[in-house]
Order: sequence, then structure tokens, then C-alpha cells
Amino acid sequence: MSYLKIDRVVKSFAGPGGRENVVLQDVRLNVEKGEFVSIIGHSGCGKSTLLNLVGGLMQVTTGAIKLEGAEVNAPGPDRAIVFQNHSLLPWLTVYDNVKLAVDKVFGRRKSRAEKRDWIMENLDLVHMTHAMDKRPGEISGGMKQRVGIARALAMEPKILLLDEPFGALDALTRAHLQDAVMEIHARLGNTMLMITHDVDEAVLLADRIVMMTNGPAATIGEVLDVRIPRPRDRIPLSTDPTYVRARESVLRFLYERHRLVEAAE
Ligand SMILES: Nc1ncnc2c1ncn2[C@@H]1O[C@H](COP(=O)(O)OP(=O)(O)OP(=O)(O)O)[C@@H](O)[C@H]1O
Repeated sequence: MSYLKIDRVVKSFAGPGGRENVVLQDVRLNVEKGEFVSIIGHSGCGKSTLLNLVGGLMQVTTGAIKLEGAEVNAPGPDRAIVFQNHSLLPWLTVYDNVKLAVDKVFGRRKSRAEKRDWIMENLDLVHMTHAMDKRPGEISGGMKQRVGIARALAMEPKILLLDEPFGALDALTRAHLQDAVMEIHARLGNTMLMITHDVDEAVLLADRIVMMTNGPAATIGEVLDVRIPRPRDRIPLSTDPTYVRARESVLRFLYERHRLVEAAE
């Protein structure tokens, strides 16, 4: 049994005139515990829809999603989502933003002192303890995403769902955050499912890259195993033959075999 099993999932929405708009068609994917899987595909193909289904924010039309054997059909703390926009509460400090999630998830299962230590431990993982008393308006975009990641990790989810978490950041900040996520993955061995538009990001971070065909009725076109040992360092990797080949095959998938959306635009 796979840790996360996406089994023959179809998702459709009611379109204009009562027509059914099939966004995802027969999506099948198994993710193992500790795996880092990236999902890449052209805009509008249904990546966020797939992640939202796993997050339980919407329901499958047919098929099933199971996490450790249990069917997913509602949101839950076992699946934390990090969005492109940080979604921190502006009136709370960095510490209190994380505390909110910790209180909700652990309630009385942890003492006050244990919760405090746990919040600090998670802020430390993303190197944000120095800003614990600041409010979101007082820190940079990259720092806000770090706090969002700390908040998600602090929920101790079974799987971390990342929906283009670095999409709004500049290239340098993005690189720092990618390194932070790789460091966390190495330390904690979390299972991660991440949407990205960035081919280099997908190859650098993922164990497998799931490439989606264009919509409507998008599905998984190919899955690429990224056989690059960890820890991964972006500078030597840029000329590493395995990295270059992986990058090329994703680019060929997106811009040769599945360029339909682009051509139609
Ligand atoms: N709640 C909804 N109701 C109706 N249609 C929806 C809904 N959510 C998504 N869609 C449609 O599903 C399709 C896929 O959208 P989705 O946001 O999943 O794509 P995406 O691959 O994540 O796009 P992007 O890369 O631009 O973020 C789009 O045509 C969108 O209009």
C-alpha cells in the first residue's frame, strides 16, 4: 500500500449552460513516505485542483485519494498546505502565527512549555527565531514564506502540500528558500508534494517529477525519476550530466510534446 494513493481521480466542474467541464481525467499517482514529488505543467492544466483535492479543500468527482489507507474528503491537519501567498494573519506576530496552528493541532496534548519549545524548534528550522516578535508587515516576502512553512511543519502533517510556494519571490530569495526546504527534507524526511512552474526548481528538489498534460481533461503524461544523490548543490549540479538530462526531458515534455496551450494563446 502506498503512503499517498491518488487512484483514478476525475474532477469536473459545472460549466456554462450546465455543461460538465472535466479538468482532471484519470489521474493516478502513488507517493511513498519521505518522497519529494514535484508537479509541473502548463498554466490552467489542473495542478492546483489536484493539490486541493489532496488537501481535501474540494472533493473528487470520481476515484479516490487515500493517505495511509484513509480516504481523504475533507481538510485536516495531517495535510498542511503552503500557498504562494503567505496567508499569515497580519495582526499576529511571527510566533503567534505559528502558535495558532500549534494550539489548534495539539490542544492539551502538549503543555504550554512543550508548545513553546515546539514553536521555537519549527521557527529555528526555517531560520526565523530572530524575527519571532515581528508582524508579517515588518518582514520580507521570503521571510513570510519561511514562517508559512514553519507553521505548516509545526502541525506535524503526514504530507506537506506546497502550491508554488516560491512563485512570488525574486530569484535569489527563491534559491535560499529552495535550500531551506531541501535542508528540512533532509532533516525530517517529510513527504512533500510541490507544484512548480520552474523546471530547475523541480529537478533540484524532487525525487520524481510528475508532468501533466494540458487541459481540459488533463492527466499525468510522464513521471521522471530524478536520480541525483542528496545533498544537492545547485552550482556543481548545473553542469552535472544527470541534472542536464533531467532538465532537458522536462523541457521537451513541456515545450515540444505538450505545447498546445501555449500555441493556442
Ligand atoms: N472552483 C472551480 N470552479 C470551476 N472551475 C474551476 C475551479 N477551480 C479550478 N477550475 C478550473 O480548473 C482548471 C484548472 O485550474 P487550476 O488552478 O487547477 O490550474 P493550474 O494548473 O494550477 O493553473 P496555474 O498554473 O495557472 O495556477 C481551470 O480551467 C480552472 O478554471
